[in-house]
Amino acid sequence: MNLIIDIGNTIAKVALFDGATMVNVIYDSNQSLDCLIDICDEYPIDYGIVATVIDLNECVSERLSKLPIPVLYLGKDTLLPVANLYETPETLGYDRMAAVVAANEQYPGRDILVIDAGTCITYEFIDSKGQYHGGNISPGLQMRFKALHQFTGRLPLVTPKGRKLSLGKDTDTAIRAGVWKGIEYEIAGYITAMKHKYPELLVFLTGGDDFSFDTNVKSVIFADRFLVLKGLNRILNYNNGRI
Ligand SMILES: Nc1ncnc2c1ncn2[C@@H]1O[C@H](COP(=O)(O)OP(=O)(O)O)[C@@H](O)[C@H]1O
Ligand SMILES: CC(C)(COP(=O)(O)O)[C@@H](O)C(=O)NCCC(=O)O
Ligand SMILES: [K+]
Repeated sequence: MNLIIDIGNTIAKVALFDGATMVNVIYDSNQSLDCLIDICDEYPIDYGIVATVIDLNECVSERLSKLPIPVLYLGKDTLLPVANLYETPETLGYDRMAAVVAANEQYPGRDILVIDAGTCITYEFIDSKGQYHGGNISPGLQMRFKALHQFTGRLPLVTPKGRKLSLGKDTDTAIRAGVWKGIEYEIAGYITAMKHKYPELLVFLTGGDDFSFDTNVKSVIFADRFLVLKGLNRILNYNNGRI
């Protein structure tokens, strides 16, 4: 079995794969990764892979180093099943690469836009030849609410859940609508612009924040919460024997 560890800015995701099948997923603190303590006693794990977008603290580093299996740390020197055209592979967040690797596995030979809505929202493009071109980084859902509160004198910290209007009628609904509509129009805008250039474009939506919009582009979107974990599993299998 493969142990897959995706350490994000908000939360760590730990998954177990038997071949291509995900048999379990655990959401854990990115500051402690407590679930690693017993995981190798619970599952017959052969190999592991770690992708992180944060610097690991001592506790997490020690837990990872104690794993009794070979562990691949995903980075610029890792062999990938797709071509990486990012100009600074040493600064790339490899959760971004993992997401396109999974989308490309499901639809090889297609042009694909992957939207990953986590701490940040990232927009990634992989073409029909399996070349990752890079993509864009924008603020995530929670970050937008926090920013409006933190960088103003009078705006409260509003939560995503609550009364949703298309035009705000008070401060709370104005902020909530502003954030939700901003993301909705942003996503719709990317899809429209990219479909212009790549008419056969497929769109994947992943990440912790599920968006269910009533947009006319909804029908072309594949929602897959575990795209990054699946991509990491593919990368680990691709590197088997090289760890
Ligand atoms: N169990 C959960 N724990 C934390 N965040 C969650 C959970 N379920 C959904 N979320 C939402 O998912 C977001 C984190 O998404 P994720 O893609 O895991 O982020 P990252 O990879 O940046 O850590 C949070 O901002 C939150 O809104
Ligand atoms: C863009 C990100 C912050 C997204 O992180 P996430 O929202 O998944 O926690 C992360 O992939 C990152 O730190 N990237 C480094 C910069 C780059 O990819 O070029
Ligand atoms: K993200």
